[in-house]
Amino acid sequence: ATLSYARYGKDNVRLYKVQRNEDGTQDVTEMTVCTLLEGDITESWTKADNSGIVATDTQKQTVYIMAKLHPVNPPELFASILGDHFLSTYSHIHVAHVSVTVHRWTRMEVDGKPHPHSFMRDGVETRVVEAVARRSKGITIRSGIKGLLVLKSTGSQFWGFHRDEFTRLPETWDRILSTEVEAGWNWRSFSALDEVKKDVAAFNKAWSDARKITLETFATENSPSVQNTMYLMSEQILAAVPRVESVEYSLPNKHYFEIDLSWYKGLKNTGADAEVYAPQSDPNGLIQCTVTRK
Ligand SMILES: O=c1[nH]c(=O)c2nn[nH]c2[nH]1
Repeated sequence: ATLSYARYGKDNVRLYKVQRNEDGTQDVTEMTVCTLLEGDITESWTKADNSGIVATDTQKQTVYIMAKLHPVNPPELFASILGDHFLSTYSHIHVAHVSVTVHRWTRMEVDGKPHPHSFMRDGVETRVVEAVARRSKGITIRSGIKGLLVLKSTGSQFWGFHRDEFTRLPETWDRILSTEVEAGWNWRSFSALDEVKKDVAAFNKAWSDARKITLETFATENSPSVQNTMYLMSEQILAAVPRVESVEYSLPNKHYFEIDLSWYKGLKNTGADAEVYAPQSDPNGLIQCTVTRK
């Protein structure tokens, strides 16, 4: 038998880091990290030879040490530092996959002023990064947003789609649109950690641009379909971030069904009279795309 795929590491390594600033304010970062290594370690699978294994616990300890010794923000930099560390420390490791999920701690406002050290979890939305460091091949980075729940009560249409004997869905020029945004953008690969450090300012700008573009396009577009709206978002992100080579979206269409209440004294609650709807947990539409530069 042949080992055709082999990588191992520690998943769900959670860490929190506080930054105590000169002006008395404090900043916090909470993230979940996964490291997965590849290299000349197939004999730990095939021959029970553990001599080449950098234990997953060692990988976990390394994450904590690197978080103490280096910046954890932007997450793209921290993930690249970790990936670079594993390759430069272990000559028999040739690929390091590092994913980082940053959880939201948004600074509280108290009496109209940002509070120096109090934060709130305003949503399950996360900022995500996947970095892959390959020996003498540089570092590829994919950044993204996950779990950003949005809804609009109108300004969404869906008509003109193919109809045949299997089609029941009525056309609509006014519907609820709700989705949970999963967006990603792939950076042109970095030759080494130094190049990531040089471009470090681009990462936070890209994330805030992508988030703003997503929210504002979702809100302002009178969407003819999920497909078209996500394409418009992607085009704008490519225009805003020169170093990004492609943008990906995966958007579930979380349906809200009208409820016919006419059985109750002829109560009108469908079409233009619809006010009470049944949110559907499943099934959901799922619309995905990757958009690259011309
Ligand atoms: O925006 C939409 N795209 C679709 O492909 C689809 N199919 N059913 N409803 C839909 N809404």
